[in-house]
Order: sequence, then structure tokens, then C-alpha cells
Amino acid sequence: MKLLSAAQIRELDQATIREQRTTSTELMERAATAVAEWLLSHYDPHTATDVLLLCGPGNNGGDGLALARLLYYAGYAVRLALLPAEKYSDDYQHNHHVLPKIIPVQELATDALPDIQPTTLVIDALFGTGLTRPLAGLPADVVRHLNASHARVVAIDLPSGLLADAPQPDPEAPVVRAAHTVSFGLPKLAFLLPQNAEYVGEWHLQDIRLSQQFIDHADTPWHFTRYTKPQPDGWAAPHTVPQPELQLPRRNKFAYKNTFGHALLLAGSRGKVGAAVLSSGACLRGGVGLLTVAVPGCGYDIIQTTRPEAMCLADTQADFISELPDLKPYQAIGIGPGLGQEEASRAVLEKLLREAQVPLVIDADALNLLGAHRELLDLLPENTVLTPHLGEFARLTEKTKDDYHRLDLLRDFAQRHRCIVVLKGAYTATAAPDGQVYFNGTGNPGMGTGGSGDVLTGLLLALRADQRLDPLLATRLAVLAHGRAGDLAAAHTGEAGLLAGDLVQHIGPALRELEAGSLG
Ligand SMILES: NC(=O)C1=CN([C@@H]2O[C@H](COP(=O)(O)OP(=O)(O)OC[C@H]3O[C@@H](n4cnc5c(N)ncnc54)[C@H](O)[C@@H]3O)[C@@H](O)[C@H]2O)[C@@H](O)CC1
Ligand SMILES: [K+]
Repeated sequence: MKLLSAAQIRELDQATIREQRTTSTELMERAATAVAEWLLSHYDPHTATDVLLLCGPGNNGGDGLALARLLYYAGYAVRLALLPAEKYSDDYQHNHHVLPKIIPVQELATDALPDIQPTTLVIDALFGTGLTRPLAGLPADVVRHLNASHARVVAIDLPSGLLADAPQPDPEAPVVRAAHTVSFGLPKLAFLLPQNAEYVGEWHLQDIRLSQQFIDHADTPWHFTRYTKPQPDGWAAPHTVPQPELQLPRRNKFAYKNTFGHALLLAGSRGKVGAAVLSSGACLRGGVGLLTVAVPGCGYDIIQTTRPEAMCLADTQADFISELPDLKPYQAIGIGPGLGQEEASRAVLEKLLREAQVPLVIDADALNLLGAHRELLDLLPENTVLTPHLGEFARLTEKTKDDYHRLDLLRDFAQRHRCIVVLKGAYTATAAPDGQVYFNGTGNPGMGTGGSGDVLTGLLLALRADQRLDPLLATRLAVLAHGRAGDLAAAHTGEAGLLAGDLVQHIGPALRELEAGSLG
């Protein structure tokens, strides 16, 4: 799904009103109803006995007023605290007018801040996408007062004070720290950045039937991919059932090994042969046709024993890789997991970049070598996939000011070097050579464990060797399936107990779920 800017979201609201011949008041009612439904399914009216709605003067505040009415009728004990302003939006005024008179209303002032107890459920409807400047004065006092309480906060659309699509111009200005943010239709770019996690909390999307036509035509570089269960095809389901965004094509009954390619993995050094074991396991589970693993001499017995399905080439050096094998047999080549940074290994990487005629996947120490020898970046073949974590990415580019700056650098890097960059993190961001960026929605914090990246490299290598997939689809599928494997694994092990080896075990089931027409 696309991520739109605050300006595009305003246009989207207007387009929805025009296209559906409805009114902004009705759209606000839909929005408030959607939030009320979310609250009803999360907080019982009998236990949430003190619900305080903080409302600003615009449509976000209007949502809050409409919500107060709906919650009152649903049996919640609600009270309102309103920010005074010179001007209120029309729909704010309408919803103020139709508010049941029995609901207590307080006008906010610096010396009249609301009573907030740890047991109060606070709905933040101060500001949404219409925020134009950092909070100051009374609104800032209200937000500081709220953040100092131990109350649970649910933000409508956006935590107040946060911009939907840009960094905070004033880092000193306060932003509401919400436990949950309930937003409409599409996620906002701000939700996906680590620097905003403390404000956004968990975010949830409620469908309010915003214009799909407008969304389809909207121009944006930002996309979000989440796992959706595929619908069965054939007789069981009509064509009208939406299929997931990303699908792995089913294997043709007459397909043979060549379709799935012969991959070469260069990995491992003394003390880090485990990286080669994990990565090769992931490549095999990723469905590669044939796999050859090149390791230093010390890794030969290990690979032959742990991965009998793979062929193994032993380097003449015992401790690190110093030789590039003949590249002719291979349809895709991966390099980096546990490689080390010996000069001989750097020379192998350089030779590979100069000679390779097939897709490359570059990870870990191979990225560190690129960072230390930036002149090698000019040799990257088009559509090479690089998989840095934040630290490795910083070594390839420059020190970043904030998460937005990092995204700019990411897009710029992918465009300049005509490659695909997978920036690993909570919402792994894949940047394509055309500057489009795809955030991934699968995965969990348990995957922040040694070897998890090696598994992604192996899986990516398998999908890049698959002759049926284009480079970007292969990369996005690998990232989605890697996260999904993590989620399936964590269901058994818990997040803390998750090991990279568990990811390998769950790649098969994750890929099966992503197969076109699969019953999941
Ligand atoms: N437009 C629509 O049709 C819909 C809008 N919706 C809601 O409307 C919100 C956007 O509404 P608005 O565009 O009215 O904007 P907001 O309600 O987010 O804020 C705008 C108001 O805040 C004031 N303001 C902005 N920055 C300020 C600051 N730093 N300090 C003090 N005052 C400030 C503005 O002067 C204006 O009065 C969305 O986030 C969403 O919650 C939903 O009801 C869905 C439909
Ligand atoms: K809000």
C-alpha cells in the first residue's frame, strides 16, 4: 500500500467526498465510528470508567467530539477538554452542536489543565494531519501535562505534535506519547521511523472507504508491504477477491532445477563458519535449484556435514577466502556472511564485481569492505542487492542527522548506483534503482539476533537465482518471507528464545503462504 504525504491526505479526503457524493461531516462520522469500533474491541465500557477526550480546533478535534458522542451512547463515562481557538473548523462546530449536553466539558487554560489519573483513558484529538508548526503555548502545556501523567493514551490519526511526513522542526516542542495510534486507511511515513516509536506506540489502521481511485493515481516514492493471507483462486473464489500485493509464483509441475538456478555463496572465515551454515541453509530452504558454498579450508568439513544438499569448494587458505571460483556455472552469487575483512577477501570481492555477469547479493563484511574502499562502489553491477543494517549503511554513506535524512540517503544511494538496497530494521526499507522505497511489515524484535541477516542473505540469493522473478520482486519477497518466517518461528519460541536457525526452519512454511493461489 502507498504512504501519502499530509498534503496528499487532505486531497484524498476531498476526492473521497467528491467521488462518493458525500459530505465532510459524513466522512468525519465514519472516522469517529471507526475509532469507536476500535475502542469498543479494546476497552470494555465497564472497565474504562474515565475516558477523557482532548480536542483541538480543527477536524482532528471534530473527530474527538463525534467520538465523545458515540462513546457516550456506547456506555462509556466520557468527559471533554477543549482547546480554545479563534477559529474552529465547520465540522468541529457541527459536532460540538450535536454533543449530548450531559457530557462534562472543560475549556482548557494554562491554569485549568484537566485532571488525569493513571486510570484515565485519554483520547488525543488535539491535532492530526493539519499541524503546521511545532506546539507552543497552551497546546504545548496540555501535551506536557498529559505526558507527565501515567495515563494510557490513544491518539486519533496521529499523536499530536508529530508531523505525518517530515521531521520535527523544533526538537524541544512536545509530542503526545501514545500507547496506540488509530489511523485512517493508510499508514503514515512517520509511523515507520524508529525516532517516532515512543510517540506512535502501536499503530492500527481503520478502513473508512477513502477513494481507492485517488490512491491508485497518487504519486509517492513510499510504499508499505504487509503480509496478507492469500485468497484461494480457481472455482473457490471470484476474481473480485483482492489478492495480496506480493506473490511467489507457483512451481510448474514440469519445472526442473535450472528454473530455480545454481547459486554460489562465498561466506565464512575462522570463527564465523556458522554464518555460512545459516546462510546456505536459508538458500536451500528458499528453493534454490543447486547451491555451491565457497568457504575457507577450515569450513569444508562443517559445510559438508551440516549441509549435505550443498556442494562445497574449499579455499587453499585455511582461515579466510582468498580465491574466486570460476563463475560460469552460476545464476546468482552471494558474498559476505562471516567473510572477514582480509585484504585477500577484498581482492576476491573486487574481482567478483569486475567479472560477474549474474545477479549479486552483497552483505555483512563484504559491505564493510565496500565502505572502506568506496572506489569499489563504481563497479557494482546494475540491480545488485545490498543488505546493510544501520551500522553498515552508515559506513557506506555518511553520518545521518535523523531517520528522514537516512531515507534520503537510501534513495539517493540506490538511484546513483542503480542497485537495490535493503536497509534492515524494524520496518526493513528496500530502495529500488528508480527511487521507490518499500517498507516491510512482517517480522518482530526477536529477529534482532546473531545470524538473522545471514539467513536473509541466503534466502535472497535463492530468490535472485530463481529465473522466474525480477530483481525487485525477488528482493521484496525475500524480505517479506524472512519476516514472516520470524513471526511463525516466534509463535513457537517466543521472541527472546528465537534463534537464526529457527528462521531457516520456517522459511518453507513462510514461502508456501506467499505462493499464488495457496490456501495459506
Ligand atoms: N478532512 C476530512 O474530511 C477528514 C479529516 N479527518 C481528521 O481531520 C484531521 C485533519 O484536520 P485539519 O486539517 O482540520 O487539521 P487538524 O485538526 O490536525 O489541525 C488544524 C487546526 O490546528 C491549528 N494548528 C495547526 N498547527 C497548530 C499548532 N502548532 N498550534 C496550534 N494550533 C495549530 C490550525 O490552525 C487548525 O485550526 C485528520 O488528522 C483527521 O483526524 C477525519 O475526520 C477524516 C475526514
Ligand atoms: K491526534
